[in-house]
Amino acid sequence: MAAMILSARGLTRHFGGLKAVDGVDFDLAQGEIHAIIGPNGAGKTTFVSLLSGRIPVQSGSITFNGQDITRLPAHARVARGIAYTFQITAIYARLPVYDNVALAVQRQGSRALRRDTMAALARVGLDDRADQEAGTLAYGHQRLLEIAMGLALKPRLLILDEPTQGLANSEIEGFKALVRSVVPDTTVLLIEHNMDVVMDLAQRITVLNFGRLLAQGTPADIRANGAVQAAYLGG
Ligand SMILES: Nc1ncnc2c1ncn2[C@@H]1O[C@H](COP(=O)(O)OP(=O)(O)OP(=O)(O)O)[C@@H](O)[C@H]1O
Repeated sequence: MAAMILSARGLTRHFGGLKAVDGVDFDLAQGEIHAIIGPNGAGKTTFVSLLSGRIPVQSGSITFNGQDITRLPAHARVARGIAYTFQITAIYARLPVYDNVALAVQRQGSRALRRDTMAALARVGLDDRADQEAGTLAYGHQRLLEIAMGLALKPRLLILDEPTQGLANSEIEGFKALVRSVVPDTTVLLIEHNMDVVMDLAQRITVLNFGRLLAQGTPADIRANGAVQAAYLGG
C-alpha cells in the first residue's frame, strides 16, 4: 500500500451523550481520492472537523505527514498543508471573486499574485467571473470558489464537505475532472452524498454510521457490502 499521509486512531468526539464520532481508526493514502459517506447524522462533518482542527479531539490521535497534529489548532494544520472547505461557505461575500482567491494566494507566499490567482480561478472555471462580487455567485459557484481558495494554498491534503451540492449536472463533470487533476500531488478527502460522484471518483470509500466505522474499501467492495446496504435502506 502507498505511504499514509494521514492516520487517525481511536478518534472520538461526543456531544453530551451523543457519540458523534466514536473511536474511529482511519488511514489516508498519499495521493488517493477518498470519499466519506454515511446516512444523515452519521458523524461525517464532525469527523473531518476533527481532522482539520475546527473541533478539538476528545480522545484519540491524528498523525499527518509523520507528525502528531492531534492538539494543533486549525491554522497550524493549514500551515502544514491541510486545506478544507465546509458546507457553510467561508468566502468574503462583499469582495470580488478575484480578491477572495488572491488573499489565499498571498498567504501561500506567491511572488506572481495575478498569474497564480487567475490560474487558481481557471482551474475551477471561474476565471471569467473574477470581477463579480463573490456573494452574488450561485451557491454551487461559491463552493467552487472555496475550492479555488483551498487549492491556492497548494495543500498536501484537500478536504471537501459536500462539494457538489448546488452544482448542475453539467458542472459536476467539470468538478470530477478538477479533483482528478489535483491528485496525486494533493490527496483529496471528500464527504459526498451524490453516489454517482462517489462511485466514479473515489478510489477508496469509508462508511460511517452512528459515529462508528461501518465499512471501508473500494467502490466495488462498498457496493457489495450488506451492512452498508442495510444502513442506507434502514435509514
Ligand atoms: N456542535 C454540536 N453540538 C451538538 N451536537 C452536534 C454538534 N455537531 C454535530 N452534532 C450532532 O452530531 C451528530 C453527527 O453530526 P454530523 O454533522 O457530524 O453528521 P453528518 O454525517 O455530517 O450529517 P449530514 O450528512 O446530515 O451532514 C448529529 O447527531 C448532530 O446533530
